[in-house]
Amino acid sequence: MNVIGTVGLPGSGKGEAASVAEAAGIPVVVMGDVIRAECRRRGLDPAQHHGRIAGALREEEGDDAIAARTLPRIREAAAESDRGGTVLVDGLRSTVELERFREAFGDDFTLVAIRAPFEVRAERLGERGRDDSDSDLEALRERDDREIELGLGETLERADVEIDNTDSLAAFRTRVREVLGVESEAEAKGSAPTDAETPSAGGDGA
Ligand SMILES: Nc1ncnc2c1ncn2[C@@H]1O[C@H](COP(=O)(O)OP(=O)(O)OP(=O)(O)O)[C@@H](O)[C@H]1O
Repeated sequence: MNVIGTVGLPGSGKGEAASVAEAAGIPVVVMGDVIRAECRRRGLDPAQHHGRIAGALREEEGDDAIAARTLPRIREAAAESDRGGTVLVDGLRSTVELERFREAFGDDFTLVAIRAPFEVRAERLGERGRDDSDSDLEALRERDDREIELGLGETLERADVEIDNTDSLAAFRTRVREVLGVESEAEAKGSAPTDAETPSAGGDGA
């Protein structure tokens, strides 16, 4: 088993790293999915209640609740992984979670910190779909502060591997593949979609 966890501030590139893994056939386990599943179990809309339910789980089951609930998903994914049991875990937030994974997987767990400066992240998140840049900056600052307060800053400090995502997306993807142990771009791409059997629009013949 080879479990690779990612940690990074909002907009640092965790989602992009997960896409690179998926494209290479490495299963991705998103820790937030555990919270979304619990929202649904309680009959709540994850879009509205995600934060509250994450807090409730930690209170009811301990600070490592989300990591603990993610463990079986990681083991299942590793068993199904064609890539030598490699799995990417997206979204560690605290040192308690890190310790839970280290305890469960020992040396088979690697924590990867993804870093990009505030201004770069703000710009990228802005490009992801918002318009009002001043309130965006303020909102990002608040998100950063909240995450750091919950322990993300310390978790970043304790990573085994650093990835700097200040440069181009191509450079970042190459570095992620390196860390994942995926060699070439062609290999990472897997099967490209084909449009072999596109149904005819019925316009031929006149
Ligand atoms: N090196 C890069 N160059 C240009 N754009 C990038 C680069 N890295 C990431 N991006 C883009 O920046 C945005 C934020 O990246 P991504 O969604 O991967 O961050 P994240 O860490 O998952 O953020 P969040 O925690 O907010 O979900 C995305 O639109 C992504 O495509």
